[in-house]
Amino acid sequence: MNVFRGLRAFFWQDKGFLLGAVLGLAVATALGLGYPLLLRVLIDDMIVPGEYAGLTGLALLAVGIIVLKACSQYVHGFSGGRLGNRLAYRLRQASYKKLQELSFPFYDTARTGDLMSRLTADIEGIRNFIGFGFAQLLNTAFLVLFGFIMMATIDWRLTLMTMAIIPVLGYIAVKFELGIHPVFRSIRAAVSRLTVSVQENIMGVRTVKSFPSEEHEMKKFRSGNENYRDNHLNLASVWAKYFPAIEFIANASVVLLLLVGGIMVINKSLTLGSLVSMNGMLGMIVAPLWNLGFQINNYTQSKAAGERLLELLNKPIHVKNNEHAIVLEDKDIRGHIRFRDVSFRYPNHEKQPSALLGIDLDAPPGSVIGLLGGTGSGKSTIVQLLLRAYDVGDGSITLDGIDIRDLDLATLRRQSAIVFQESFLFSTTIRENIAYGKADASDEEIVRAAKLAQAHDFIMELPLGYDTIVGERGMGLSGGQKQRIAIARALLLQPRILILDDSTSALDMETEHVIQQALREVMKDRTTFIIAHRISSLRQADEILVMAKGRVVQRGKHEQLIRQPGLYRETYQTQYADRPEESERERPNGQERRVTG
Ligand SMILES: Nc1ncnc2c1ncn2[C@@H]1O[C@H](COP(=O)(O)OP(=O)(O)OP(=O)(O)O)[C@@H](O)[C@H]1O
Repeated sequence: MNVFRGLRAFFWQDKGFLLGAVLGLAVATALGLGYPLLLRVLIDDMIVPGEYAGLTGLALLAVGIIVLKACSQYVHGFSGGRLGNRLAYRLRQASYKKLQELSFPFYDTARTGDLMSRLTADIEGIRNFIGFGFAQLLNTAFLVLFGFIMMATIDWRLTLMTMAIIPVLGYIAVKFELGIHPVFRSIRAAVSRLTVSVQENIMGVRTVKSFPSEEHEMKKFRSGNENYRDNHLNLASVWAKYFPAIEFIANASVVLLLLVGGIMVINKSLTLGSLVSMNGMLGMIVAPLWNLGFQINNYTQSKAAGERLLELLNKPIHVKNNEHAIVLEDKDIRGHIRFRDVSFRYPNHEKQPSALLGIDLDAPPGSVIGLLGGTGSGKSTIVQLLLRAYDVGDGSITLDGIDIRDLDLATLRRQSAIVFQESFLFSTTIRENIAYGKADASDEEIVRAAKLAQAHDFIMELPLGYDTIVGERGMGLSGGQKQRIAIARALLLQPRILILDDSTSALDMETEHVIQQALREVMKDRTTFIIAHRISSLRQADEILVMAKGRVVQRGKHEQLIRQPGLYRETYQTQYADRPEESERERPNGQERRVTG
């Protein structure tokens, strides 16, 4: 029950509905037990003595019971429905909110399909049990209790004899619960693995088809599917043993009642009406006991679902505001970034070498910092730390002199806009995609940002212009077009700090150059970080950091760096190998020239 205690915050505020669901069912059950009593009166007091005077009254009483029972059932259904659905709504909201709060270390290892199944199937399992299953389980207990009391008032010895079977049924039910719980856990895990396979297959369909790996994917899916099937077969064999056992025992108690009760009626120590009435009551008690397995099944499923959901809801948030986080007005932020002796190792990757080691960097407002280096050298990590996707290991990062760990996260991130190499577009219009970080942006602002990002012209060529819906993950647009929309999205924010993480890689040099010219105007007095593999993207930077294995191995301006032996010059020479005249012109204090592709 710990799981349900953990979920209490989500349903306890609706305890009125919980009470309604439980009481409604309890009253309906108690009234249902009234029928056999009426039957007893009918047989013993009317049919046997031939006294039919009270028959109309009895019939009216039966109608009254039926009406009341129907009303109670309505209260149960209404309250259970309200309770379950309101609980499910709250759980969905809380889980989604948690997904917004969880930081990058969580998403580094999270699997989309698994999260999807927690937010859908698991919540459904909990809704079913807390809305209805719980009341039904309690109802079974009520039935046994009320039925026992009523039967005992008729003949307690016969009652004890027949009801002695109940503990045996309870024992089997508990054994069943213990056996079935791990099976359900495995089934849930298998469902989640299958969902992950399907989801990854759809997301990566281009890779799958172009390699062509359909057979391999089928093999992977088959093993997950087999695992799912085997778990269900396992479940079926637990069920198969349970049903005959429970049916045998339940029927044995009826046989015992008829045998002993029959003898008692013949001996006149029990009236016929009492035996019929007790038989009716026993039938009513035994019927839900057969279902006890289903109810326990419902309970275990929802317990397993609750465990998985609570696991998500209780996940630690690695990066969050500290208690006295400093909130700054946008206008008070200048955008002066400093890294002091920053080292960092990715969480959960303790065995890997540090991603960054002893990084120092000073980026005054308005400066452009370039980052160049081989793949995996730590460039993206620098900007991830700057946005506090992760907290630094050693050293510190400051914004306008304030350690970013002391800054309010929203203050920091609102003033920093990043464009990634892989641009993510939402399934909505281009207009909304550009205005993603600033929902109240005017059309003029959106168009201006798109023009600066060199996106306006191609957008106007689309059939619906800015109202064109870009499909899931922006399919239908080229990589360069998507990048330009992502750049426009960042520029619209007019951030103090702009980060371009290899975000012009899909553009031709001409377009890239035009965008950079535009950026220089927009980013005056703002701070820009440009990560690039192309020297042409960095030559205007105020300082270029050349990275290797998490360290800065060279730093300076383009003109200084091409004169020094080292990685930068090697990269430069490689990239301009087919244009010796370009590199020649660079060397002697010559005017810089843009290289167009
Ligand atoms: N989320 C992560 N979890 C664990 N390790 C990571 C993660 N992201 C990057 N790394 C590791 O950190 C190191 C630096 O990676 P980073 O992404 O900063 O390199 P990069 O210079 O930006 O590379 P690229 O040019 O290929 O984008 C690499 O060894 C990489 O494997």
